[in-house]
Amino acid sequence: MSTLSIHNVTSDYQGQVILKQLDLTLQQGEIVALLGPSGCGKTTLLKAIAGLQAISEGSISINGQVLSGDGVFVASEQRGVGMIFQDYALFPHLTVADNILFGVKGLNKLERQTRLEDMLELVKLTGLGERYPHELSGGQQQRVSIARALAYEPELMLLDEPFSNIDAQVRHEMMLEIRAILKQRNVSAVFVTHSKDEAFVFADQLALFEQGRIVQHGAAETLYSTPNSHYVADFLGITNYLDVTVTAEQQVDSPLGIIISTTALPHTIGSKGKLLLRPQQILLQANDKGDAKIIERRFLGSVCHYHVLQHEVFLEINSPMMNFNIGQRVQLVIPEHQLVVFSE
Ligand SMILES: Nc1ncnc2c1ncn2[C@@H]1O[C@H](COP(=O)(O)OP(=O)(O)OP(=O)(O)O)[C@@H](O)[C@H]1O
Repeated sequence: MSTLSIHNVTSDYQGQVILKQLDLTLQQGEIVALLGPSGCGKTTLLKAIAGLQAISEGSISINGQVLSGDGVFVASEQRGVGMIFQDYALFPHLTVADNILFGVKGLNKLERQTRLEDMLELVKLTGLGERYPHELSGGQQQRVSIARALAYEPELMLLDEPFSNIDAQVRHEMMLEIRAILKQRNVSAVFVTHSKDEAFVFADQLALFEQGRIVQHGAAETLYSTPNSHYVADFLGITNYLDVTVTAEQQVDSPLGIIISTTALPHTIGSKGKLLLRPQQILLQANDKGDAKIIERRFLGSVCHYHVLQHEVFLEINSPMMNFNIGQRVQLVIPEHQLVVFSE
């Protein structure tokens, strides 16, 4: 049974429709990132799941039990969801221990102590239970907020941009740590972010939003390599588009010559479209008589990012080969892969 099921959910603020007929399911232990630009409705959906925002159509269920919709509205505190926000929201006048145990009910003294020690160990803060929030680093405070959210054993964890206030250097490590904690406990999670890089690191699945709708949902690799629109393609990374004509079931003709697809194209022969090429899908070969020329070069550490011009076609290419110089002539090669062509 799926943990979270969102079916045909619509929600509005004073008559302005914000979420439009959303569908989303999340399996036990799975982490989904709600990804999209500012104002597209990510936080509104998170609040609707938490019971902090009403829905006007559809339903939200956890483990088959309807929480919102069909005339039902279960109060936020009875939904079994944990929440972690950007600003940690710790109580400054309570110790770490009291913060963590704040929402835990129905345990005796010994059980509470055991729960606390488990949580402190899980978030690697053993021995710091008597400190106050101001005596901890930002990263440690965020870990207290995670321990607090996990302490009452939620079915589902909701995270709203929890890493935005964390220093870039520790952010990556912290994302992996929290992901490992959720996976270890088999807790499902919904994670709001506007950063594709955070979504790639933290989530199993992406749900990409555009103006209150989920336009594509699936594994990060699937959305990156086979996006269903320009919008999804552009949001997830640098894109090049070539004008092409489909000349066979697995072949297109382009300004760079014939390009072969490893899978059948869903287009009629003779139709025109735009071929999507990611910067690493174009290979550079040194060739004094090549048709293309390097016009810009940026060193990025593990790869070089080149701007290349072939006749009138401008391309952005990432290559592990660092030794091409501005002005140098090169040959472009596009190895066979699953081609994505958007119809015109
Ligand atoms: N309390 C509110 N009253 C009226 N409109 C609101 C309210 N909260 C949000 N909105 C509007 O709803 C839309 C979606 O907001 P939401 O916060 O869900 O977006 P978001 O994708 O999470 O954006 P961000 O990444 O900036 O947090 C926006 O147009 C916003 O102005």
